Amino acid sequence: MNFYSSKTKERHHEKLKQKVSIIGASGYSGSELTRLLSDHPAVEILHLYAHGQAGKKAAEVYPYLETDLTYETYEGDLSSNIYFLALPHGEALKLVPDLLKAGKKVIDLSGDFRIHSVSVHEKYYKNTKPEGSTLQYGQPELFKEDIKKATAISNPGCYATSITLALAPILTDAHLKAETESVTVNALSGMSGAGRSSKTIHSFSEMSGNVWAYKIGVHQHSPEILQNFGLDIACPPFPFTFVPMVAPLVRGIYTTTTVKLKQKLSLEEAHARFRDFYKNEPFVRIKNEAPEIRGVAYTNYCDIGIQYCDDFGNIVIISAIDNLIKGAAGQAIQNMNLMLGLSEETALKSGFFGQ
Ligand SMILES: NC(=O)C1=CN([C@@H]2O[C@H](COP(=O)(O)OP(=O)(O)OC[C@H]3O[C@@H](n4cnc5c(N)ncnc54)[C@H](OP(=O)(O)O)[C@@H]3O)[C@@H](O)[C@H]2O)C=CC1
Ligand SMILES: CC(=O)N[C@@H](CCC(=O)OP(=O)(O)O)C(=O)O
Repeated sequence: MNFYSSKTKERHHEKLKQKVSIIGASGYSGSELTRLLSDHPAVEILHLYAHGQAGKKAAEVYPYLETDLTYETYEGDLSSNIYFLALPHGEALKLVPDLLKAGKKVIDLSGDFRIHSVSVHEKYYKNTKPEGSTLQYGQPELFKEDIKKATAISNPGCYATSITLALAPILTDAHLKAETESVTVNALSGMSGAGRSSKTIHSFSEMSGNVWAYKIGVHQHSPEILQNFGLDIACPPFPFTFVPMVAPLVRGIYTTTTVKLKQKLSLEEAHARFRDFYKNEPFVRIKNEAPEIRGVAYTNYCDIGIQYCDDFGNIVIISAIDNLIKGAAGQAIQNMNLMLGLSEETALKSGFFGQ
């Protein structure tokens, strides 16, 4: 027998929902968090915080958002259970300690809490931070059990996600890691990777028909990627060369990772290894063909294709993600789902644009 009217049930469910706020909600990652969390069955968004755009309605800035909320200035409110931070580097460091002291769950999308070594962080991010300021790193495919137990997460960088997932089936294997002679990565990023406030990168005349490489050898995701495999950028056991490039796409990261091993691995062996490694991962798809940006845009998937193995021990792995979803907001929600004991797929497998 049904003891509850559907209205009472609805109110009961509303009460059980996690109260969530987004700080930095008016940026590209923040707007994707808003869009995806608006459809999340276990979440109610209480506040959207912005900086320059405070005072505007979210749906005026991003007309596709289905929310009546107005962007506010964050002044220390603690009424939510969960805080997502999608702020420029350095800003989360100022807010996270107080949120944690108040017992809040935190998911930070910036680089502030990713790197364990303070000196490495300061070298690559060009800002200072106190010793010990790292949070559980939120790459679900590598650290799922730790994420489930965590109260605060440092969400991975976008390139770092794509490259870490391309390398994991090789570098988490002690034997293959010891056999690795070099890793060389070329990666194209869509322009939204630079954030909404970037001026040059969003100028049509600068970007149209153009591609450029930048931060070669000094990109902040290099130490993050090596750290994911227990390697220190100050003394890597093999050369790691990373060439990021920006391309005239709005969204997407497209990465080719070449691993040179001392031994030869056949294409069949490589495919079997990758398929086995990711067999229980809902958001990594191993493809027979080279992946494409349009296959992952607006989704939380990382598509991976192992395209070439030669007699010299080279393996070419191609991976593609949407930088704003698997590279930012989607992965952050995947982490929240794990922290809350929900299915990690909740709100991430439907409702996407263009699908
Ligand atoms: N874009 C991407 O693909 C990815 C980004 N990230 C990281 O996520 C974070 C957010 O990036 P993204 O969304 O691209 O950035 P955006 O530049 O698009 O947005 C930045 C947000 O922070 C707010 N903001 C800007 N300056 C300040 C300030 N001084 N104090 C408080 N709030 C401020 C902005 O508010 P307003 O607009 O109202 O001024 C906006 O809401 C960054 O740390 C980035 O590195 C991580 C992975 C991928
Ligand atoms: C195109 C572009 O400029 N991309 C940004 C990556 C942004 C990101 O995801 O990484 P962080 O969170 O570490 O900033 C860059 O290369 O710095």
